[in-house]
Amino acid sequence: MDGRVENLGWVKSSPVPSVQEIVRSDSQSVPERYVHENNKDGPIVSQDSANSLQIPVIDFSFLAKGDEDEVHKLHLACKDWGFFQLSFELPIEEKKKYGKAENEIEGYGQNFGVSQHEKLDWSDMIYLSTLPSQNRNFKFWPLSLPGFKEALEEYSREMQKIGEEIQANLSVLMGLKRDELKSSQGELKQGIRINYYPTCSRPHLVLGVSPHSDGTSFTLLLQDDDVSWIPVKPIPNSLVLNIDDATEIQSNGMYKSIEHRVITNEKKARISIATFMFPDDEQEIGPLEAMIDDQNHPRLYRNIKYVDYIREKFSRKMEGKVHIQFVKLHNK
Ligand SMILES: O=C(O)CCC(=O)C(=O)O
Ligand SMILES: [Fe+2]
Repeated sequence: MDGRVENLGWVKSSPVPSVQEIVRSDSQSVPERYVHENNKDGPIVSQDSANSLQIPVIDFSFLAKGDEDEVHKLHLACKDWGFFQLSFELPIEEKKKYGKAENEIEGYGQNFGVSQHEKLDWSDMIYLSTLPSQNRNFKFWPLSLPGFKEALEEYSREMQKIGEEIQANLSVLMGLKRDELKSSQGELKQGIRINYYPTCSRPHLVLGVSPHSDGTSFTLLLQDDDVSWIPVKPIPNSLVLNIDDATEIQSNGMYKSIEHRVITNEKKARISIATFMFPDDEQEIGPLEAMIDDQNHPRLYRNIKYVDYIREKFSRKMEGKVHIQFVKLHNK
C-alpha cells in the first residue's frame, strides 16, 4: 500500500466544465448539453410559492425532547411526503429564560423603548456577546436548542476572520499599516444579534427596525429577504457589510455610517443575523491622525471612550443618525 486511494471503478465519469465559470464568462449562455428537450416550452417546476406552505414542518426542539406528537409528525412526513422543513422554534416560556433584564442589551427581547411615547419595532431579537470568548454569558444562550451553541461559535469564528480582513483593509485606507488599527484598538470585539420579523397584516403601518445607524465599527449582515430604503436584495451566499459610527468617527467622516431601517412583510416572516464588530469599551476612539489635516480635513469629531459613546447612543430614542451629533464638533 502506498497510501493512494485505489480507483474502485464504481463511477464512470468524464470531465465536465464548471457551470459557475460558464455563467461567469457569459451570463446568457445555456449550452445545448444542459438543455432538457421536454422543458423547452416551460418551467420544470411550479413557481407557486403557496404550495410550499403545505410542506410539513417538524419542530426540532420538540423532536429532540422525544415529544410523541412530533415523532408522529415525523413519521407522517417521511411516509407521505419524503421531505419536510425543520424548524427550531422554542416556546415563549423557554425564550423568556434567556430574557434580557431591563436596561441590558444581552439576551432575548425587543428593542428597548426609551420613553413611553416612542413607537416600537415589529421585531423580536436575541443579542449575545460572542468575542472575546471570555465575554460569553451562557445564561443568555438557548442551550436547550440542540446544536445552537456549536453553530453560533463556529459562525462567530468565521465572521471574525472576515472582520479582521475588513479591519486590516480599513486600517490601510485610513493611513495606517495593516495591523495598526487592530493593535491600536485592542482586540476586535464581537456581538451577534438574531432578529426575527413576524408577518404583519398591515405592513405599511409599522417598521421592523426604525431608521438608525449602528454604533459599532462595522456590521456583517446575513439576511434571507429584502430590506429598504434602497432595497438590499439578498444575493445568495453573500453578506451585507454596513459601515458604522465608530468607523465614521475614526475616518474623520470620510466613511459615513449607513442609515438603515427594516420594513415588514404581510406574507413572509424574516430572520436576519447581524454580527457587530467593535472596539474595546475602554478604548478611546476619535479621528485617526492621518485623516486630519487642518487645511482640508479639519477634525470633525471629538475623542470619546467607546463605552461612553455606546451609553449615550442607547440612552436615546433610535432616530436616524442624530446620536452621532453627540461627538460632532460644530465649530468648524
Ligand atoms: O434585519 C436587518 O436587515 C437589519 C437589522 C439591523 O439593522 C440591526 O440589527 O441593527
Ligand atoms: Fe442596524
